[in-house]
Amino acid sequence: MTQLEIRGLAKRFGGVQALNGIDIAIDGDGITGVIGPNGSGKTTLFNTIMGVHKPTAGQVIWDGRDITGWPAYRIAATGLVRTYQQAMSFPGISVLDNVSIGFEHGCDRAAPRRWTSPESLLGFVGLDGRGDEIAGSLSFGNLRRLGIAVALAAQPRMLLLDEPGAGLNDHEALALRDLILQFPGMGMGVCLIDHDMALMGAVCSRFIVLNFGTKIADGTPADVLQDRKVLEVYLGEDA
Ligand SMILES: Nc1ncnc2c1ncn2[C@@H]1O[C@H](COP(=O)(O)OP(=O)(O)OP(=O)(O)O)[C@@H](O)[C@H]1O
Repeated sequence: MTQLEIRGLAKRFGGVQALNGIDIAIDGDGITGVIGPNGSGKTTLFNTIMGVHKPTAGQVIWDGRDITGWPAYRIAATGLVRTYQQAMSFPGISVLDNVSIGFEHGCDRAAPRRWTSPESLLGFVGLDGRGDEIAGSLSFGNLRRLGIAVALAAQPRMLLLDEPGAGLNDHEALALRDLILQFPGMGMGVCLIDHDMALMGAVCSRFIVLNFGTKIADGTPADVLQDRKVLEVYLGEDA
């Protein structure tokens, strides 16, 4: 069932048309990948859905409600939550406190709790025993895990992941893959952006391709990766 619907979404920054009338319907139980070359509008799509940018035109419908332009904290409280390319934790406080803040204050109160405590959530993302460490002292890979834990603390029903695999080593990328694959079974739809096509191919059942702010393909990974327009964008016109 469609849970998140984007209708004619457009965003212009001065002379740059970053999104050009995008229509997307996303079910609440799958993993959808958004791909496209640098600057094609992927992050702007997430930012405009989540109220970081006001759209120039169009609507964002979540669970049947028009949430266009709502602030991110208000959207998160309804169960639609995102992560950022840069880990957005509070670096000066402990790992546990970072997660506890979301656990106590940022969550969808109507949603069933998947974790009984912040500690059990840290264990789930692979940060067992690291709760007392200062967030800013974590390695890059563990900071990424913390970013996901903070998002999960809000008990999302849909998670938007912005380049969760960027900068991870092979071992960390595999752990991330295994983590993401668990989300649909926990009642969480996932929409993710990443340039790591091994990760995307392993987790996504659907690819949406953007180019210059326009959706140029939408379908199964196998179909999309054979699409002529997609091949042209990635490999050039001779493809
Ligand atoms: N805050 C902003 N102000 C002005 N222009 C912006 C802003 N954010 C994005 N843009 C422009 O909008 C276009 C789309 O950028 P966006 O970051 O959404 O692309 P992307 O597909 O996420 O790229 P990447 O894969 O490199 O992260 C680019 O031309 C970018 O320069």
